[in-house]
Amino acid sequence: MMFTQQLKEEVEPIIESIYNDPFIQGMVRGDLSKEAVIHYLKADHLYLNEFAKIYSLLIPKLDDKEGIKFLLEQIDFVMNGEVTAHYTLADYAQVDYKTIIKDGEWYPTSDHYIKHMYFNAYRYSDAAFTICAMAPCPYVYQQVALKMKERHDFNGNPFKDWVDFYATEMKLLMEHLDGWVDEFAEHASEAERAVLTKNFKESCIHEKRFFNMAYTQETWESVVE
Ligand SMILES: Cc1ncc(CN)c(N)n1
Repeated sequence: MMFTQQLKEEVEPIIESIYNDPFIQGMVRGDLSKEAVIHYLKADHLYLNEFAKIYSLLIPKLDDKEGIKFLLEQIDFVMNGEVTAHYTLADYAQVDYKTIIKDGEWYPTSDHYIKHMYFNAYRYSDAAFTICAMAPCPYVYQQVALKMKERHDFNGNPFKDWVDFYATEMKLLMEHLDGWVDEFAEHASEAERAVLTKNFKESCIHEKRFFNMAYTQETWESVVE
């Protein structure tokens, strides 16, 4: 079995639990609180900006021209393409998107997640370590969206476009990310493979916490209350 396939099987229970968490279930019912959506957008706008910058840190770690070109396209996609999914959420919240993101915020959970990725980008010279920390970003959303679509009819649901976007748009990216990780894993030591696994799993857990952060309206003050 390919290394990334093994990783994906190991995190399946985490993804199922994200699907069952209140943020996603609120989307399934179409009654997620507008406050949760706004909180999510404030954090996610900043998260995606940093995510794009982390792609740029991978460029010096790659040798193949095609790979570098793909990363540059992904920077554009994160900065300009994924905003489509954000607009769907802002429309639901009935607040102007630019107004929401004007005061974006780093909450404890989103702050921790992004620093997990930066740490790996600066700590390890091979891109695979950072990619394992980044891959749950597209992978978790793709899998959650596929579960949503398989289990429910989204016609008439205000989140339909969000679900369709993540169910379809992550495929090519996952193929590239899996390819890089599998290639490195083939000749990696046991200790290195353990770090790759840990990074991937931790980011899946960060994804779960990110949705819950928005649902519970987390702030720096609320975590010490
Ligand atoms: C936190 C987070 N994780 C994943 C995605 C989907 N790229 C996102 N927009 N935000």
